[in-house]
Amino acid sequence: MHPLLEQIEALLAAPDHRDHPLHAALGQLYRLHVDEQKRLERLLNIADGYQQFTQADLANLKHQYERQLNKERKLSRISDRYQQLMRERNQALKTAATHDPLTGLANRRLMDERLIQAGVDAVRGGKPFCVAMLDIDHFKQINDRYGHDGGDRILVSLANSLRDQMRAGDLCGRWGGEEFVLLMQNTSLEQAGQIVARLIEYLRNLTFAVTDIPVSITVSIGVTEHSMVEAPQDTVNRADRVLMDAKQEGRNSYRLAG
Ligand SMILES: Nc1nc2c(ncn2[C@@H]2O[C@H](COP(=O)(O)OP(=O)(O)OP(=O)(O)O)[C@@H](O)[C@H]2O)c(=O)[nH]1
Repeated sequence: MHPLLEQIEALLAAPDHRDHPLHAALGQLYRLHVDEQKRLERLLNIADGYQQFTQADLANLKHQYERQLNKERKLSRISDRYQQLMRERNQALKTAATHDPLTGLANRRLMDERLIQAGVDAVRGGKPFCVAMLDIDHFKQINDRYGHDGGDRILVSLANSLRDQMRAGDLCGRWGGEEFVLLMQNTSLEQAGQIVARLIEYLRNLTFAVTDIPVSITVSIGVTEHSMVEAPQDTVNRADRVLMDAKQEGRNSYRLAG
């Protein structure tokens, strides 16, 4: 106890001062002080308890917040991976819709689109383009001799050779079966003739590895130039007709249609 309070208590208890005019007032003041002191202590106790409670609450909230944050980070990582997967799926679907699965070349659908576009560009820019239809000679015999898988291997190797041999800007697609289409933009019939002549010569000297057997093939090609007044499909049909001529006239050669 504070010394002053001890002194006041002693004064209030002393019989000598009981009749003093300030005795009653001092007594009241003393009790008032003691009450206030107790009230203050109670309040301090409550405040301490509240502070402890708040700290515990805060720690709990922080823990919950971190858990939530971790969950969201995890979700965001999953969502990134999912989006990446969807992008890859979309790309794969797009490629599957426009490319031949065996050779990876443009398929007929994409070639049709490119031919239509080439027709529009030719009319707009006044630049000619040529179409060549290429067909492997006696491919049925190759399949019969080396099996369907062997035939497939030759189709893939031929597609790679065509890709390598064509100029940048030319487009090569698989039209179906053992038939390929070449789109040569800004190219006259004369230039196209030179290109396919070189190609036939190149393929004639090439051997394809089917298992461990080197196999040679020959091809026949029909080439024609697009005319401004026709639809690209008519150009393709004409190239196909002269391809048939090349086949009938002995194969392993090309024919031009003006
Ligand atoms: N391995 C394989 N063979 C195919 C594929 N598509 C078509 N063929 C085969 O290609 C052959 C084409 O035969 P034909 O149309 O008679 O023509 P060809 O034997 O090449 O004879 P010409 O064209 O007259 O020189 C058939 O035996 C088809 O089965 C393919 O994706 N893979």
